[in-house]
Amino acid sequence: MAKELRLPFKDSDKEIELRTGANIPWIFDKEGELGFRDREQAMIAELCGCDGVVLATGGGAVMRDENRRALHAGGRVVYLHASVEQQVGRTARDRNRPLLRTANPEKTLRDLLALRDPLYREIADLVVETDERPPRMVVLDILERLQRLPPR
Ligand SMILES: Nc1ncnc2c1ncn2[C@@H]1O[C@H](COP(=O)(O)OP(=O)(O)OP(=O)(O)O)[C@@H](O)[C@H]1O
Ligand SMILES: O=C(O)C1=C[C@@H](O)[C@@H](O)[C@H](O)C1
Repeated sequence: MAKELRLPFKDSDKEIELRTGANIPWIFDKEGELGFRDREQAMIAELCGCDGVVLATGGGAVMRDENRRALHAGGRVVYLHASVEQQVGRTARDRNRPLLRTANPEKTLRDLLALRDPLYREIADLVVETDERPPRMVVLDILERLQRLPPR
């Protein structure tokens, strides 16, 4: 998306890691999820204040009202939907997701999606299906649909 739009790309997880000099599992270990969420909220507030960037947030950012408000006010919001089945496949070999270190990651993903899906939809200007669609196709779909959105 960012390449197509010739805009800088920021990922809030990566920015938190750069700023703290620690990776996300380490932050969860030392400060707990609450510590990570506070860092995430501060980073999202900062990044939402930037003009002309494509921002990817961590999947849990939407749980805080302050983040939802900052994202909605900061620009267009695109919800990249993926089914639980796809999420299981995409995260299976990812060791960097502390919330998925559970006995049943599929159930965890299902429970998280049930909580989060309505919140993603609450702030999304666009909901885009990503199951069985390569990133390139998802990007073209988003670009086309962004152009057709009425001004806010
Ligand atoms: N449309 C897609 N089709 C197939 N695989 C995909 C697609 N989009 C992303 N993936 C893969 O899914 C995995 C997770 O994607 P990514 O790291 O971008 O997640 P994320 O959106 O940053 O997650 P989070 O929001 O929780 O940080 C990666 O291996 C990525 O290549
Ligand atoms: O879904 C989540 O809650 C998370 C997703 C990742 O992007 C990281 O922000 C962190 O692992 C938490």
